[in-house]
Amino acid sequence: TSRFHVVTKVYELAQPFSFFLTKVAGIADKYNSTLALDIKDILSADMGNLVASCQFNYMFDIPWLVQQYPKEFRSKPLLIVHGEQGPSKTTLEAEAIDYSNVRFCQAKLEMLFGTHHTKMMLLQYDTGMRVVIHTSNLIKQDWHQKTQGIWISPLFPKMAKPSATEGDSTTHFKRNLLEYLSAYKAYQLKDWINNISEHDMSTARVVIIGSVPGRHTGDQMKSWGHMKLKRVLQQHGPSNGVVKNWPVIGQFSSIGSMGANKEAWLCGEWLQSLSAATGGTTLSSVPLLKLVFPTKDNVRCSLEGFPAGGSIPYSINVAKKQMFLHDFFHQWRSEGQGRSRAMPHIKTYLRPSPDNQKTAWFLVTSANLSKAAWGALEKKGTQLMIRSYEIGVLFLPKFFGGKDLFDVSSNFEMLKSSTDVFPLPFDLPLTDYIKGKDRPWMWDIPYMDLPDTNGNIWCPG
Ligand SMILES: O=C(O)c1cnc2c(C(=O)O)cccc2c1O
Repeated sequence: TSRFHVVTKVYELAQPFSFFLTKVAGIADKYNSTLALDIKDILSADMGNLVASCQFNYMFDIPWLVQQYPKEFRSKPLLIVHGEQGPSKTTLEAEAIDYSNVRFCQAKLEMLFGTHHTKMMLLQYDTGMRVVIHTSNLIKQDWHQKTQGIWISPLFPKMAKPSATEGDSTTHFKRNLLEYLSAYKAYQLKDWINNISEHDMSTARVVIIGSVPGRHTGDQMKSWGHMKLKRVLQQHGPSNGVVKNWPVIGQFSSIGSMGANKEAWLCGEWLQSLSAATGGTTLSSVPLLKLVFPTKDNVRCSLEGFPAGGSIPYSINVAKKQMFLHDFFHQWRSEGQGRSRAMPHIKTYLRPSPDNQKTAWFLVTSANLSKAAWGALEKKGTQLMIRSYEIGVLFLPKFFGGKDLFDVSSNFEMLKSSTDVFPLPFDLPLTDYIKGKDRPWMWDIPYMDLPDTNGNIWCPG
């Protein structure tokens, strides 16, 4: 067992945040070293001697997934938590016909247009368990040439006696994880819920920000979505005096319908939560909002070419109703991490300093820019309506050595040499869209004027 202790140490040494990007095929090796992981690294025996696992996700290729486990783990119990219904559920279950160790749990989706976006691994070893929260579907292409994010927990040891309240961290990680899993009300998750209560998760330093479908009222309203993030930032975030002139950055790979103007939800509701701080926010200063979303040419010139856009499902029918949104957009650029051509499927949100050297917090999550994911207030702000399952982890300086701010950089050389600089997935300052030239990527219109990396054009439909 000394072997994986060493490896665990290496991961934790790489950086205290345990925040990694996925390896990208076709870029220089140096960009795929200690700060990047492949799914095989996560499932490796170096991380622990697997006994059972549970995979929450949106898209699955079961035969491919089983192959990503070391062969000695491929017949261990594997529970798949998905949101498929009817025929697509039957198809998914048929994929596992040859794997008697694979079981399924269908997450209930009672809100129209809701999806099961959550991407999480529960990994039970003989000596404890790990939780992995990430942004990749369980299909080969999501781990090949995209920019994706991964948080890996420390190894959580088993406790002498089970307890749902003991063995928690200052960030209430265990309680929040149990609340999230209980919200499924799924009998197939009972054993995993019991399992988690048997583990000591006091070393977890991130805060869980989850979404579950429903119309949440009372205390529940602040347990999910943007209202959870708001409450956490008000309690444990930066002081308003420090951040009041700092921008909020949102970076995502899909966009929902925002309504008629920015006041409807984006700035009137969502930004109010993301700009929350301790010491109350002065109403007058609506903070600067900057959004990162790939241009058509970012996609065209990417490693995958136009097909990368198959995972960036922004529809022209949604885009044309919200041209106001595109004024906030900036290009995808990640020169420091060698990933300018690895299109983002990662979703991240942060509050960087104007000089781009610091951030007050950082969130990596499955949640795109949509009301379905983050929630929309209803009934004069007395209930939060959420359609989808989402989960993410929030990094707050307070829980990483009691600091006020994180130093940040996307520069690989800088990150390699210093352990407590937060590794950004993209470059700051952001890169504007070129006026009169750049358009946001939209996946359901043709592009036939210029060839992509592979010499192809794009003709959807
Ligand atoms: O990772 C995800 O949760 C996710 C969800 N949805 C889609 C869609 C769609 O919803 O049509 C199209 C293409 C890719 C994705 C995707 O990657």
